[in-house]
Amino acid sequence: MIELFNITKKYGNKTAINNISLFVRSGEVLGLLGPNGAGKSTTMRIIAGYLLPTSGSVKVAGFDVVKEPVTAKRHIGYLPENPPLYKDMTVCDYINFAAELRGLKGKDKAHHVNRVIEEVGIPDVKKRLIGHLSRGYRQRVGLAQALVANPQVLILDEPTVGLDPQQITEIRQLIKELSGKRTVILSSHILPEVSSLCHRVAIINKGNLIVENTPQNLGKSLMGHREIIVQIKGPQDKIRTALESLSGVKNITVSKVLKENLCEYTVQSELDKDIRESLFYTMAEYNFPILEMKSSFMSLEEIFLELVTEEPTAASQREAN
Ligand SMILES: Nc1ncnc2c1ncn2[C@@H]1O[C@H](COP(=O)(O)OP(=O)(O)OP(=O)(O)O)[C@@H](O)[C@H]1O
Repeated sequence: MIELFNITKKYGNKTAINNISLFVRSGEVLGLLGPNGAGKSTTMRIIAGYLLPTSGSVKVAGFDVVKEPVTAKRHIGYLPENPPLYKDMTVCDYINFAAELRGLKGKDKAHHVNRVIEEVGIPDVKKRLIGHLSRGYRQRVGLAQALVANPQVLILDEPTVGLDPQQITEIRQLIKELSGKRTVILSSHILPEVSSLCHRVAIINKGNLIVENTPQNLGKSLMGHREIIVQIKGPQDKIRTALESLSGVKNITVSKVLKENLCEYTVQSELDKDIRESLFYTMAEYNFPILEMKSSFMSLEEIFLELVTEEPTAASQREAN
């Protein structure tokens, strides 16, 4: 649904995005994660057709955003980081205006305006001036203008920036509801936001795409092994021997002693070996009850730090000392 082929964007001599290729399938939510200045907004603007790439091409719903901008943009709803809201207009007038800009007229326009007002939850404030609304409601109005022509693709640049915690929760919930029917790409520098909303994550840093995968797979591949945390009742030494007998197990540590004869074990195994079933049957054979078992992944925060934090150079260390 969204296809980026080798996109590079230069501002003068500065390369803001360097040869990025990305694919977002229909119905998928992709999170673009990166620190300030990574190139997130530039990427979003290029996909939305608001900025031309220096090289490379972008397709949305099969249409080239540079060569067929009008058709491509019919499929795109874009919420910029600072949506241009006219504070002296009422919500209703503004959304009607946004609908007209997208070529909607007459009954069709009225239908879409009413639909989107319901969809983003703003019927109660539709007669109010935008300037009198809270930031959370203004963001909903921004979403409404992006959605008024019922696009298949939604591009959201830092959709929760500047909102208070309550508003953040509400807007995230709204994005979840909206994303069910659409393909969404959203940018954020907030890790829990990306992991809670997105199927896949693309981490960019200094204009380069560092990695792209599901949050779970990113964790697995970076850890270099699988990890299971399991609470087992029984004598520690015998449990350890039983765990060691499982094929693929690389390392066992007792991570917590919960009671006498009840410990939590962290069991590392080879990346391609899922030992959960054999662990279960082995413990059942020995009569050691498993009280809890879960897979452990690297948190997105750990992944992010691992990928975007650079090793300090000798020069920067000397400077710090
Ligand atoms: N119009 C411009 N002219 C020159 N340089 C620019 C321009 N817009 C962005 N840049 C530079 O390009 C790089 C990427 O900027 P971009 O706004 O895409 O990053 P970002 O990841 O969205 O950051 P933030 O989270 O701070 O918005 C930055 O170094 C920025 O200073």
